[in-house]
Amino acid sequence: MAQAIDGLRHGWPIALAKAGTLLPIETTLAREATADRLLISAARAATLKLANQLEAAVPHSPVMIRGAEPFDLDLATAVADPALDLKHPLKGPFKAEPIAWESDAATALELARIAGILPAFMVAPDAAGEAQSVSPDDLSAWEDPAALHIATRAQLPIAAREDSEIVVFRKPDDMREHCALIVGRQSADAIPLVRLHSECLTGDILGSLKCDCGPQLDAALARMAAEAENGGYGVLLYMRQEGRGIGLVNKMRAYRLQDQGFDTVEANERLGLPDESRDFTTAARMLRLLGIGEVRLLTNNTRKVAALEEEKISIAERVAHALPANPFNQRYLDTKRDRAGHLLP
Ligand SMILES: Nc1nc2c(ncn2[C@@H]2O[C@H](COP(=O)(O)OP(=O)(O)OP(=O)(O)O)[C@@H](O)[C@H]2O)c(=O)[nH]1
Ligand SMILES: [Zn+2]
Repeated sequence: MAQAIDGLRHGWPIALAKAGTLLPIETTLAREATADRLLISAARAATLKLANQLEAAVPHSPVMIRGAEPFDLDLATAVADPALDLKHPLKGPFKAEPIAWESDAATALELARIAGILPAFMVAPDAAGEAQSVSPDDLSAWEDPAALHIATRAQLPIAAREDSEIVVFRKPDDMREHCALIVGRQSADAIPLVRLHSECLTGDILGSLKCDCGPQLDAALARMAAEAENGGYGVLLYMRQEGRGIGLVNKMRAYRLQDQGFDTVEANERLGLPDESRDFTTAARMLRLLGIGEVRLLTNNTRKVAALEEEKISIAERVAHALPANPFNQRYLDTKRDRAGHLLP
């Protein structure tokens, strides 16, 4: 799995038992490759008016398309990348074809998401180079949070609270290192105030006004420090799942689409990516490894509450975590409330 993910970022093909060789259109090094068929997502196919309604109902499910002529890389790229839609109207005609290897196809699209590239492949291209074999079972094994363990921990005085500690987690096959920040002294007598915070480079580090992540992070640490002041403690789980799991490059592609008028959910759909692809079972595993089974969860997102409960973490209380809007994130917050079920004013 690790090699397949890495390979896709490098532009190397993958091979699945029934699907055969699949070449990642965005990154491929085989610039001369051509193929009769492409594998894309239903949402992308719907944008190109190629998916039937049933397929389009699950936006990131796989769809295979065939053109009148074989696809070269220019044409395949125009199909794959919605950024080119305005300046590169597609030639066509293309038609959707049934896929006899649905689970391989879904695995390939999921691998593209994990690698942070566009979910689009040439199917059985004529020239591809050596492919990395991978299977749906490899993906399930890779996703299993049981392999996550504590790699190390250290005292980390932070501005909000000096007696804080950082715990860093690792999984053998995964380069992403999640961490937990324990604010104040952990004790069995208190139910901690816990925040699951997903990485947002633009909001957390650069002070982006397009989302609420930066202010939420600061406010969470301040609230945890106040807990610690009163004998309790807080735990911030910093999850390396940028852009709700689509990665920084694809999140910025989504931002470009948002500038064209699409909301945050529609933008992900146009890219052929799920609007929510985070894995909250990993967060539950981190809490367990810290010896925490009950939490007061700081969130507006009911999916986080449900996901932790599903993993048998008790939620003693959901603590609302809404922060003032600004002109740049108002629409994003409205969309979270109206389309993603967040409990926001
Ligand atoms: N794909 C995508 N991701 C975004 C966008 N804006 C912010 N994000 C990501 O959304 C995630 C927000 O994570 P959280 O604040 O932990 O969670 P939440 O679902 O907003 O729920 P709360 O706990 O109520 O804050 C981060 O990974 C951001 O990078 C966007 O427009 N598109
Ligand atoms: Zn953000």
